[in-house]
Amino acid sequence: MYIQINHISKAFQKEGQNVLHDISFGVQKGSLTALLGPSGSGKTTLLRILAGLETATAGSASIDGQAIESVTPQDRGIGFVFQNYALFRYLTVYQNIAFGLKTHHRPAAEIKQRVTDLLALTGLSELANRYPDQLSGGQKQRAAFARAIAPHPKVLFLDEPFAALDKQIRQELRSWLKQLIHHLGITSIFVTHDHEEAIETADEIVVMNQGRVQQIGTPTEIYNQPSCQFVAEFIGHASILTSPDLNGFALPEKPFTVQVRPERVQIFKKTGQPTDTAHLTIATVKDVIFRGATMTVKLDLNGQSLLANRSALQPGLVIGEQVSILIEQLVVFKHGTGILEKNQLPTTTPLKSYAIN
Ligand SMILES: Nc1ncnc2c1ncn2[C@@H]1O[C@H](COP(=O)(O)OP(=O)(O)OP(=O)(O)O)[C@@H](O)[C@H]1O
Repeated sequence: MYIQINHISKAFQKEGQNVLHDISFGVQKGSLTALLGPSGSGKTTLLRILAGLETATAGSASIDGQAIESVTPQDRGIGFVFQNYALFRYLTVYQNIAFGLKTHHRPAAEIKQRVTDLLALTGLSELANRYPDQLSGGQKQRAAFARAIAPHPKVLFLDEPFAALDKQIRQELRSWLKQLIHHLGITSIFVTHDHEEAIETADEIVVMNQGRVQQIGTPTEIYNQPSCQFVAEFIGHASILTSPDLNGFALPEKPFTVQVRPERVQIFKKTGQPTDTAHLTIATVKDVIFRGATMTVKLDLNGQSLLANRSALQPGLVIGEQVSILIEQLVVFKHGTGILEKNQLPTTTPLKSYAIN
């Protein structure tokens, strides 16, 4: 692994409580990894330890085979991008990007070429002579990115890089950054508390809570197969139900918990539709929220709330109406671990044939 973290723990004061507990994982060369977790889960502390800005109480880490403590911070080859841009206010975009190269005493011609290339790569050529105050948030963040990668760092660390931007710019910048990082092949770790951001951007996600790693996996794995209840509740929109009676599944003995994604719930109006009681469950419509192309339907299932997505093109639902629901799949939690279960529909009854109303 290009970045390897072995059993890192951290307490800020002597005999103080650990804010990181025995963290171990690896990051592959050229990949983009998200450290995802709620506020206070230890993401920034871990990133600062890797950058040499903080020391671990126990454990070790290496970048490209070199133990981080064996190299001085300025020789580690780390680029950093922060949430608040941290551009130098009294330097132009050009001078900001050139800054790291100058401190590395690179020849003037090389600096000029590199900055010109990076201005083009980040779409800032026209703005080279502007000062940070004369840029939009997205432009500032692109300049910060160019400045961080200018000295050819081995790794790039980004701490909440999109947090100060509004939603649309954030989304644009995410896919821009993802493409650019893959194009450049620079191994990167970014910190975020936004699950959508991690899912859309990262190759691999490390989910953290209270200083511990909860799950490591690709966005698809983390989304579809949460390994513990914390991940099930933290990642994406889902309903968490306690010991529900659901047809179509071999559920364990009560008590247990299930996580159901709203896109895995199909709703059938009962009129004219024979109810398959082996695989469908009865529920009551509590609310219908119009969201444009889709609707979010809040269902009551024996006193528990279940969310379902429904296309706005499907027949409307009335509040209080009884419906049949088909849950295609869910994750069952018993004794702390999660298991993905599919509805036991006979293979001769493809899901599509249910999806007609
Ligand atoms: N210098 C410090 N001294 C003492 N405690 C600290 C220090 N820095 C961080 N902490 C504590 O360590 C824990 C983890 O903080 P950290 O900033 O790493 O979390 P985070 O997941 O990055 O949170 P956020 O998303 O809010 O930035 C918190 O409880 C925080 O109060």
